[in-house]
Amino acid sequence: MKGKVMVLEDDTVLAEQIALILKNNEYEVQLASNSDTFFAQLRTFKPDVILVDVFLVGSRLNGIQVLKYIKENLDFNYKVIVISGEVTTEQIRQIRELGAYHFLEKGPNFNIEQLLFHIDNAINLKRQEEQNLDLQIEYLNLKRQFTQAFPFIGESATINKVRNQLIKFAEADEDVLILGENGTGKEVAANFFYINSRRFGKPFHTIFCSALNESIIERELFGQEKGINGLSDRPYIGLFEKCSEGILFLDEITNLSLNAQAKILRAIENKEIHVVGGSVKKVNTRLILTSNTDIKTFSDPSRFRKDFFYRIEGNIIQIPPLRERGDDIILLMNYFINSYADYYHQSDHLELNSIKDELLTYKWPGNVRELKNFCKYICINEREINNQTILRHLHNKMIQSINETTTGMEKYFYIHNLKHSTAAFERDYILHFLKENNYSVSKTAKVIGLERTTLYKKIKALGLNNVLREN
Ligand SMILES: Nc1ncnc2c1ncn2[C@@H]1O[C@H](COP(=O)(O)OP(=O)(O)OP(=O)(O)O)[C@@H](O)[C@H]1O
Repeated sequence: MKGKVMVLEDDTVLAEQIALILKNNEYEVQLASNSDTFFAQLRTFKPDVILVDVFLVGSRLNGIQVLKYIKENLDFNYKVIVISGEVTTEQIRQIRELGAYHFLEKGPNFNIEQLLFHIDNAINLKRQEEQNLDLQIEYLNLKRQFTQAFPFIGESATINKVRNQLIKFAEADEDVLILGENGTGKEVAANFFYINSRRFGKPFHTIFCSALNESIIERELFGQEKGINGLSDRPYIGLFEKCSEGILFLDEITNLSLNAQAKILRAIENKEIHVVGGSVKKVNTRLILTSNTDIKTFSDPSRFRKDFFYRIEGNIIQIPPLRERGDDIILLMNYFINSYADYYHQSDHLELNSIKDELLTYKWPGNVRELKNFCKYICINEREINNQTILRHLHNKMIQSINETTTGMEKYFYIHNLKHSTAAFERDYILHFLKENNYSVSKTAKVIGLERTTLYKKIKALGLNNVLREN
């Protein structure tokens, strides 16, 4: 069956003739002689094409009114072909404006071949439109899934600027270099670039440059013909070819040797690769490069090729560290805690704004990754999450980090909060005497003049239970 055709025609003899020819040409046909029976059958029959006469004797609506109703009220993709003998120029204009697929005159020039030709084309067009719509829906679903899997949280001015730059370069189909400290979200940014590029849906591969040593680099990037170096009876497809039309993400580009950088530069400049042991192939591969080093590294010719840098220097995106993103810390924390809390247990509604200053006192050297792991740790270790529990863990984190870098009284001055600073001192003090007394709570309590239960409560509040458990 080629498709379904519904015929609205008051001349029943003509209608039967058309139906016979259509059936002989493998169409399924439904006839109606007036608008009421037509609409009564339309929804169940679901035609691909509707043939409609303009003048319909004994019908409530004429053909043009039927066409108007279909276009204005029904969202199904019907293709309407209007056939009529006596129409005015004004009616033809109306038929066109109402979006009929075609108008055919019944006059002496009317022939059935012509009708079949237009029905065939209308059905092909409809199928194509449906296919395109399916592809569009599939594409949008993929985009939604990808965006959910790699959320890019943040509304601060600096992050919005990064987002705009990424969109601009992605839309312009440019190679980019993304710089930022560890854990700032360079991979998140790379995924955002991909989602917003016209290459979305095409291959996207990530390679950690430190994993590419000199002996395998050419094969991995550019591929190898079969039988070369006594290897394999099949050609090896390199990443540049795999990602042709798509994106190759080279993570930590400065870990590549200058020699390897030269080969990559050649590949993007000439848009071709030299497969090991053989042919030259054309490729159209977009590159996202990242590095956690300072921009200065790129002007050091012993780390990065100058010619490569000149090629990319206009397309550098700097991801700011978390400590420079202001309120984003609240958005990120809410997001992480909610997603982990969903996973482990229910949490109360968090009002993180009231502890924002304290959250920002800590510098988060590990950036978003550190914040994410911090949230996960709290969600795993706390039954109930509220600002107090968060502050307690933050506080321990601050003390730990200060202990790692500072000695003497000075370290307490880093905490600009008397309560926290006192707690830091208490923690060090209790730890010192616990150690001296072999981690016995009773002995330590005696030595420092506290009730055993009071000391126990303090140990818990200061998050020192782990120390007891481990010793
Ligand atoms: N803006 C953000 N929104 C949501 N999650 C983020 C964001 N930025 C980073 N993350 C999360 O933080 C973690 C670290 O991010 P990512 O791996 O992108 O950082 P990176 O800069 O590439 O790190 P590295 O330098 O170590 O390679 C990931 O789990 C990521 O999902």
